Amino acid sequence: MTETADPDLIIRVAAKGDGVTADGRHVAFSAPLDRLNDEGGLIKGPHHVDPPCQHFQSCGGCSLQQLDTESYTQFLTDRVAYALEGQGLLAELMHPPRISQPKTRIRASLRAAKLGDQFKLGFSGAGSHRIVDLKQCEIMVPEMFDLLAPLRKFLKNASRRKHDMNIEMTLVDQGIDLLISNYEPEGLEQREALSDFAKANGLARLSVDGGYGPETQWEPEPVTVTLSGTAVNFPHSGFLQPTHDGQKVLIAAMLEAVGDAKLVADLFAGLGTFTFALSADKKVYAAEGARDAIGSLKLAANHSSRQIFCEHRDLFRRPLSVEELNRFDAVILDPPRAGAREQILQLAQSNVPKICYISCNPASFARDAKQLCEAGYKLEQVWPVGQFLWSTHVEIVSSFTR
Ligand SMILES: C[S@@+](CC[C@H](N)C(=O)[O-])C[C@H]1O[C@@H](n2cnc3c(N)ncnc32)[C@H](O)[C@@H]1O
Repeated sequence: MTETADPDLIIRVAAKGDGVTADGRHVAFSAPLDRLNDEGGLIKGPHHVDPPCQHFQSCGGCSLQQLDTESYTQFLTDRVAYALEGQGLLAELMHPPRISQPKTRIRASLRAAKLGDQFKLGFSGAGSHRIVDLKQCEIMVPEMFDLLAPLRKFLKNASRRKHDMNIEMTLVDQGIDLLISNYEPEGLEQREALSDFAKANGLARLSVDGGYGPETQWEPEPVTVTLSGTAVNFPHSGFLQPTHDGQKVLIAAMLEAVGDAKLVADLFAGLGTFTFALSADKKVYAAEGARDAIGSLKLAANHSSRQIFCEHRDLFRRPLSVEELNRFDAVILDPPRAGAREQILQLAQSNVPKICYISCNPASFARDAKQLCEAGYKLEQVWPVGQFLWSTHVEIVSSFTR
């Protein structure tokens, strides 16, 4: 984007998604090279496109649909580069971001509630607790969106509750896995109605959680997700990468970072997205803090002929020690948003030759990367990945060597 002295010109998009004028004013829903007129109105520039969704600006699901591909790509690059710069770091090679296509998101968390005569089902509103009753969605896979109309009708009749229900939808091997929380069917009739709804809509599984944990109401065959050819049992609320195309990009970058390492640790392994993507000639140690996830990974590993050793381990409280780490040729870690401060302190003192750090938070990633670089690791490559299209979120795959 061209720098200019014009104070009213939007010159960049800040981390939280607002456009910023040359003189530092923040303008929501603007694009680079838009301009403010004398009344403070927005004159659209060449990077401002018509948002494809009717709920744009009211729905909290996407906030950057006004950006064209060039400026959204630049925004994701800047998110990662500025976070690294803030810690005094520069990657040897920063790849251009790979961005998921519309209508490819395979998991979504929605809310539903009865408000007077109305029943609403959708995402939370932008910056509010309001529910946006979704009539259109440009990010979910069509199978998931198509379920919203029958689900709305069903819940409207089934629920007498005033407060919100939370709906988790995930596309698994058998179809859609649906979990309705804050909802408890009353009596046999309502339970039968749930099963009838699940059957009529071809659901893979339907579960409810009235406050005591998920209770499966319908699951004609065990629900699985296939990760690099291995079917893994999918626990309620299990973690999955949000798009198949994004997952492929993350895996390709991870494989490049790990290279020919023979003994590999996969930390924060979840259900094994990266474990099962590693070639069968490698020995893999997978550690994960969620008991049901590591249980599924272990079962699937046992059924395969792979050399995979699994451990249920809290890596914040009990990170792998330097001695444990030094056995590995490469370490993959993919922690939650908070990052992996405790594990990084141990890695920084280790002599593991290759580290592949996958992150969903540029700030905690840059903080942890600084620790590694100060201890002598070199930040070789960074691959930004935009799996949450039109949002401010960006994922990062990175490779460090020593
Ligand atoms: C971003 S997910 C990555 C999962 C997996 N690598 C994947 O791509 O599907 C982060 C994982 O860290 C796990 N986790 C969170 N806190 C943890 C902790 N203290 N110790 C170990 N694992 C933890 C979560 O359960 C989750 O599976």
